[in-house]
Order: sequence, then structure tokens, then C-alpha cells
Amino acid sequence: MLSSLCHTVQHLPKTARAAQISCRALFSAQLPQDVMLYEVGPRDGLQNEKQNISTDIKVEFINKLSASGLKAIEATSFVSPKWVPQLADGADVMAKINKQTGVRYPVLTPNIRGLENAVKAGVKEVAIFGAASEAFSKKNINCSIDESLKRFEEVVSAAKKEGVDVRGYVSCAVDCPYSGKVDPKAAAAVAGALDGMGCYEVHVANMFSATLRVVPASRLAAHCHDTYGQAIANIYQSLLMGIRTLDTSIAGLGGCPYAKGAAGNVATEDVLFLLDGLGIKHGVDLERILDASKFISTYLGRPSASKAAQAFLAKRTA
Ligand SMILES: CC(C)(COP(=O)([O-])OP(=O)([O-])OC[C@H]1O[C@@H](n2cnc3c(N)ncnc32)[C@H](O)[C@@H]1OP(=O)([O-])[O-])[C@@H](O)C(=O)NCCC(=O)NCCSC(=O)C[C@@](C)(O)CC(=O)[O-]
Repeated sequence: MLSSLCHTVQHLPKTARAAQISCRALFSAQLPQDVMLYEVGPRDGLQNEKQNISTDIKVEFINKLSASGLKAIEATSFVSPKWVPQLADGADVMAKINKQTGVRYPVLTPNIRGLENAVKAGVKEVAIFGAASEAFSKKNINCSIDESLKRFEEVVSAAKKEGVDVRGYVSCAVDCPYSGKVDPKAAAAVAGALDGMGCYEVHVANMFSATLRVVPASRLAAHCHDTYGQAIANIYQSLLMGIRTLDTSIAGLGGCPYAKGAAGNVATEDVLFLLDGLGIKHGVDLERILDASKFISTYLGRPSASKAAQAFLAKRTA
């Protein structure tokens, strides 16, 4: 399905805007009217950064994102600091950010300890993260898929008691950096298990056709890394398949320390440009996003990986 989409895009007119309009004309019947962006920059984006990023910078970054109209910002992780030292200050980050009414600030929790720490920090929403590949599960959370599901059941049941919502991730739903191609049924099985536990939303990177048989589109989200340069095409395909929650990362930040070669997530700025071109509502202020993008890229000392951000920011200085 993805390859047929790429084929279609290649035959559209050359400018991005024209391509978007043509896509709209071709597929408008299937495209949603509005979508929700779930920003993962502060967590997925920063977790892999080698330089130490101070808590204050993370807080200012999240505050800037909060001013953009985003409704969900994954703020940090409550994982082992031995495994992800960059996010060891999760509790401080949660204490210091200016939480805006109407904005959710979920965090990652791999186990019951993470959940307890998150609850102590006042977190109202957590995410558990499984994988469809045994090899990646072992590398990322040091247990098999079955063991992880048992752990997640404990987390979900404790979270429910605390009134905390839980989102579920299925990593390596298509391809694993360690073991190669992943059977779509394996992704669907893990997605189904997380959904069955009561996660309010499950996201898979792809393989929606298999997964849609077990989890409805309203409880799925797309989380696409740009490892092979196909993230925006995957996002477009997700929209066509009825997915209305899109995970994005400002400036295309990110990558997982336990997935070798993984690039950052699809850039928030690129997705906003796509959505605007398609006439799909998202409620996010692109100018504010560009402010946050410029802020974090300047701090990290490299240009944004988003082509749209580069173009818009160049116009600002022109
Ligand atoms: C799951 C574990 C903990 C197992 O790690 P382990 O080493 O098997 O477990 P452990 O129980 O032996 O714990 C090791 C140490 O960490 C401590 N510990 C244990 N748990 C916690 C906790 N919650 N908070 C704070 N500390 C904790 C624990 O107390 C112990 O400390 P020590 O006794 O050695 O001093 C570890 O593997 C881990 O933290 N993994 C997280 C890795 C991670 O965060 N990866 C990146 C996020 S996933 C991702 O990016 C993919 C995603 C979600 O974006 C989707 C996609 O793109 O595909």
C-alpha cells in the first residue's frame, strides 16, 4: 500500500503546494476534516541527544510548545536513568513546566516504578511501550514481548486506580533494526493486547491494515520515524486510512538510543505544512511552532531537520 502511495506522489506536479492540492483532489473523500497532533519532541526528540540538556532549557522548550495550540506534548520519561540519562530529570521537568489548561503532558513509563514516580510528579497520562519484535523488546526494555505485556498489565491496572490514562506504543511494527521485517500479524497482536488492557489509544508505525482488524482507527495513532525518508508518505497514508492522531516531533528531533540508525520522528512543521495544504484542521499555530523549533535548534547547534521550518525561517530573515 505504501509503495503505491509513493508511486502516486511521484507522478504529481513538482511544487509541494501543487502536489498537496492534487492529492486533495484525488483523495479528498477519504481524508479526515481534522486531526490531533501529539508532539513527542521533548521526549522522543531529546532522549537521544548526547549533550546534556539542562532542565531549564527543557522547561522553556515545553512552555514554547504549550503556547502553540498543541493539545498533547509528551514531556519526558520515567524510565531507568541508567538506560536514558538525558531524561533523568523527568520529575523536575514536570514540576517546573507551566501546564496549560487543555494541554495534556503524557510521559513514558516502562514499569510500575515508573508509574509510581510519574503519579508522584502529578502526571495524569502515561504511555507504555511494547514492541512487535522480540529483538527490539530485549534491547529497549530488557524483556521478551510476553514479559513486557505482563508488566504493562500491572501498570495499566495501577494507572486505572489512580485515574491516569494510558497510551500504548508498538515499536518496530514494520521493520526491526536488529531482526528485519516484522510480520504485520505480530504488530496487530501486540496492538490488540494493549488495546484489550484498556489503553485509550494505541499507535503503530504502520501495518494499519492488519491492525485495523483488531483496533478501530479512532484508537490508533501514527508514529513515523524518518529513517528511510518515508515518514511524510506514511503520515499521508495513515490519513487515508482514517487515522486522526499523528505523532510528530518538532524540528524532526529524535531517534531511539536502543534502535540503531533510527532517525527522528516526522517533523511537526512538515506535517503542519502538509495538513494546511490538504485543508485539514489541526488547531496549531505554525508561527509559534517555528519559534520553538528555532529555539531548540539554536540550542542544539544545528539546523532544524524540517524542510518546511528551514524554508519558513529563511523567509523570516530574508
Ligand atoms: C525497563 C527497564 C527499567 C528495565 O531495565 P532492567 O535493567 O532490566 O531493570 P532493573 O529492574 O534491573 O532496573 C535497572 C536499574 O534501573 C532502576 N529502575 C528500574 N525502573 C526504573 C524506573 N522506572 N525509574 C527509575 N529507575 C528505574 C532500578 O532500580 C535499577 O537500579 P539499580 O538497582 O541498578 O540502582 C529499562 O530497560 C528501561 O528503563 N528502558 C527504557 C528504555 C527507553 O526509554 N527507551 C526509549 C523509549 S522507547 C522509544 O523511543 C520508542 C517509541 C516509544 O518512541 C516508539 C517508537 O518510536 O517505536
